[in-house]
Amino acid sequence: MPQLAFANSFWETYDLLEKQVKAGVRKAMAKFQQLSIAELYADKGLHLESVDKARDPRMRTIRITDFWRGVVLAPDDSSDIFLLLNVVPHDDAYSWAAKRLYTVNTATRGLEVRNVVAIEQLTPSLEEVAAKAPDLLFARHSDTVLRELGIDDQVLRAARAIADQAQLEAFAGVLPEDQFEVLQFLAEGFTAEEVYRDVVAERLAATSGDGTSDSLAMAIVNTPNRIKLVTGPDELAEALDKPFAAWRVFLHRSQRRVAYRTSFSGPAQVTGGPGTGKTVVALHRVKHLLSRAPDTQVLLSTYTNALAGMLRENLALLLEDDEQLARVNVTTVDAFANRVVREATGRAPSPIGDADERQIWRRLARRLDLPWSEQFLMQEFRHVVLAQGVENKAGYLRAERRGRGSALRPSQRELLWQAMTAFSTELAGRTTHLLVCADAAKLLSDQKATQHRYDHVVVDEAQDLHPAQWRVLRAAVPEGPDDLFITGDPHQRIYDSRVSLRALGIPVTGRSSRLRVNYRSTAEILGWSTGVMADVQVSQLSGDGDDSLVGYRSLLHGTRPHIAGYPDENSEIDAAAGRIREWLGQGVLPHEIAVCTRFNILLDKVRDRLRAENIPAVLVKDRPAAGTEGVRLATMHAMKGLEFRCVAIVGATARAVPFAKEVTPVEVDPQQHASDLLRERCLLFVAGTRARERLSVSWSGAPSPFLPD
Ligand SMILES: Nc1ncnc2c1ncn2[C@@H]1O[C@H](COP(=O)(O)OP(=O)(O)OP(=O)(O)O)[C@@H](O)[C@H]1O
Repeated sequence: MPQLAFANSFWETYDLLEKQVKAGVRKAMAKFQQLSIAELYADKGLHLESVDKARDPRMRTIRITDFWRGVVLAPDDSSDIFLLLNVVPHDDAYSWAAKRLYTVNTATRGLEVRNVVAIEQLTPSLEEVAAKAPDLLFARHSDTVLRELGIDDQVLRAARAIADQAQLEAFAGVLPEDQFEVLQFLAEGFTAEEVYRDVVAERLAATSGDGTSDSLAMAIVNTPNRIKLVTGPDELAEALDKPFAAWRVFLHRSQRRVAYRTSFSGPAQVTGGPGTGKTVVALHRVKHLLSRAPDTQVLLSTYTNALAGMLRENLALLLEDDEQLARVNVTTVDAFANRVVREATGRAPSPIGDADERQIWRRLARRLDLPWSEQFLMQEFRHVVLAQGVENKAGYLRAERRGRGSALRPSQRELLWQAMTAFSTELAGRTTHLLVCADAAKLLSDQKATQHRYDHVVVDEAQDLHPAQWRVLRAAVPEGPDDLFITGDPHQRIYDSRVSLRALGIPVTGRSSRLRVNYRSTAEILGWSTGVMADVQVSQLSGDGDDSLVGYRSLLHGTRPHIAGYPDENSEIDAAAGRIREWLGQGVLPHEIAVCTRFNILLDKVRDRLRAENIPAVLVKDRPAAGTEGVRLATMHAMKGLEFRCVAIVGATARAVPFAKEVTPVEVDPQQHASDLLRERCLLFVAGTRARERLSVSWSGAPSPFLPD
């Protein structure tokens, strides 16, 4: 009996196929598990036939329905694995198949595909331009070095004609995958040795053959990051039935390397720009940790309830059974802390929100006639008192005020401490989320809440956690190997938290890795979004210097973001509604579109406008179920962690981003001023990077100074 494998090119479109076509795929695939190779070729219903003028002689098509055909790579050696490459409308199937050539990479031994016709067309015209170009992109690497990295003759000729990164990007989706990745890394300035170590050696480590066999089957087995081999009817049924997303199977090697590393000797950290699959890695790490022992308990934390809900759904898809799922607590840190305190004390804390807290500080400033604003007092409480767990006056008088740019005399500190104690009195039995965290951390450390201790803690969206929240997580797991696994992106810090993991007893040095490939957005959307963050410095979570987006890239291409200013708000909302109509007209579903603003007021106006046009719209903060029809409306803060095919950022004006009220005046505290401005900039970055295919950014009047040129 032959075996069956599926390439990622198939999974990318499988979910979008209509039911009846999917049923056809299932029926056709079942035959590959029931018939011998000779019977397959003879089967009338399957109609397995070769492709006229195919560049790859192994290319075949099969009948899926009257209008759809599957494209299959059939073994022409003695091996027996058939590889399903794509399911395409009848008329397109032959041209799709004819242009593509599958080869085995000489260095990584993985199976790669190229659009051989496109390379032949692109290369000569580039060579003409290259003859006159002053510099060529790969001039400093010899042919020998490039060949050692797996570059073959055809790709070498193309590479020698490439003058800059834009020309290289034109080959995305055209050049063989591993070779293209090698060239991208080299183009970004990585040395040949680094590329060999991070790309070739990593890939080789995942191969199982001894390198002596060149069979198609061996190449398929050696390409686990792009090809899924299905071994039996049950596995086939499950793969085709469960709503499939590529992230469940095809981890990039940089993702797999950390997610499935047997063990880390202590806390480990994964960083990376938006859309690089940090959440995906966190989920796979949970799977790995659960599979190590039958009774392992894992705490998986994220920032908002909405994100916790999404993590739970995705984990259910990834894990093998409900028993595993029951061993994971997916929650936010605040909800976890609340539960710890509730169960240990028998009383449920009900924390006040930021607005109420601010009001208390305002009252105190007036009552005690303090020379500081409510904002300053609240920040001093959060960034010094709560951040360092200061409990008494002596502690406050000697506390370091790192990150606070206003020096305080001892007498001023005395006065401030009075305000801090008055704050507790003003709370009058009420509390704040961070105070609940401080209580929970203490209960956990004092062994008074042992039922809330876990074997492992996995933290997603780590960049926005406050030190008091980190203490809860630190105390929820005993120190040791694989205690904490942390994913986050300092460039997406949109709340006012600053941490040094090292200072919190969570050292990640030597156990940090970075993801660089963005799976979500097109290169055009990334280009615009990273422009927002150009030339700004962002500190790492670990407390060890600055984070960087070097090497961050997307393999996808699409249209450029639509960026436009309007004379007034009404005409801007008109234009946004027009853009949404255009996207809907192109077949995008309402829930695949998001509109995002800095403030709720403008969001409401957009909602009214859409509803007046009979376009359904729902607020993300109302947590609509995944299938609810309606364009999603969210503030920039509420967009954290989400993604949509199309995103319209409306109201990117100079008055809204940055929002002056949220920015400490420079004369009050220059460091806080800079950090507030950075946070506002990050908000725009987060908003832009939620878009997968289309991004539109608009404003009325003066544009935000953070918009890239
Ligand atoms: N190996 C993969 N193969 C296919 N798709 C992937 C892979 N890894 C991630 N993705 C997809 O890329 C998108 C972004 O992934 P994810 O949300 O994990 O990124 P992230 O780094 O956590 O993003 P952000 O920081 O912006 O929230 C998701 O749609 C995810 O399914």
